[in-house]
Amino acid sequence: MDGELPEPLVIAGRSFTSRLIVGTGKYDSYAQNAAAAEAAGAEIVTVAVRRVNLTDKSQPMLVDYLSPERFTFLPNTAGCYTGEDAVRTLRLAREAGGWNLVKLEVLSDPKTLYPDMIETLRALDMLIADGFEVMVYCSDDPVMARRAEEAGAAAIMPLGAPIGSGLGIQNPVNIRLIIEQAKVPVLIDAGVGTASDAAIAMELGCDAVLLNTAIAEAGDPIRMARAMKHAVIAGREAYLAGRMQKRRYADPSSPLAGLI
Ligand SMILES: CC(=O)[C@@H](O)[C@H](O)COP(=O)(O)O
Repeated sequence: MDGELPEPLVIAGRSFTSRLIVGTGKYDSYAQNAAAAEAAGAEIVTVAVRRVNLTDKSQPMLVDYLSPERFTFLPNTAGCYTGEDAVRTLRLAREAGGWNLVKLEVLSDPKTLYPDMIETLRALDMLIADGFEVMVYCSDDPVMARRAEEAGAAAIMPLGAPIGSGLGIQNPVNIRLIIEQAKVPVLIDAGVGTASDAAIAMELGCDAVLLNTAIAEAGDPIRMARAMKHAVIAGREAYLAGRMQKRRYADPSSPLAGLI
């Protein structure tokens, strides 16, 4: 069972085997990006439609390296700071590629790239009314996550830490609260720095992990992509297996009962 999990990840009625979504930014080349996405075993790749070349055939194009037949493209609104901007960007993406399943992120400021949840929820309403299926990048606030779900989000994606920070999961207590209440998939999106962060997200009960920088900026991106794939699988398996109870004191590994 290499790279395969027993039960699929279902988002907006679509089934996926892999629980790791990877990005398409910050790589040295599209070729390296494609090799990393393969090594990660990813089936979904996020695409910053404002930054990635999807239409200019005179320049290298993402689709020449990452085939839309092999990967589900998840257009995102990276770089958008207002609801209107985000909605416009995703409408253009839908016109260009027919993509209806999208990632909404509306940012508050360039220093933190923290989600502006008021603008996010406003944009979400507009997108749902327009027939989009929306995966929502959100703060790790259970109230905001619930609002996004109530508004019709197809998945809730709280940040583990600021985008590109690699700080790991900063607020596991809130992430667990978000998971407990959610009826749609919960994905950690942003802030993963290394494989153990991805495993922790999955052990908390997240349905999947979305990351970019940890692979793209690793010394060896392909090897890190492989590590992330295994970490997500290991974390999911550990979550499903059920963690042992922690004890304050030692408990011998070889039981003493029946000893002569
Ligand atoms: C790729 C993408 O959608 C990013 O906006 C995402 O939030 C990833 O963040 P990291 O680069 O911190 O993994």
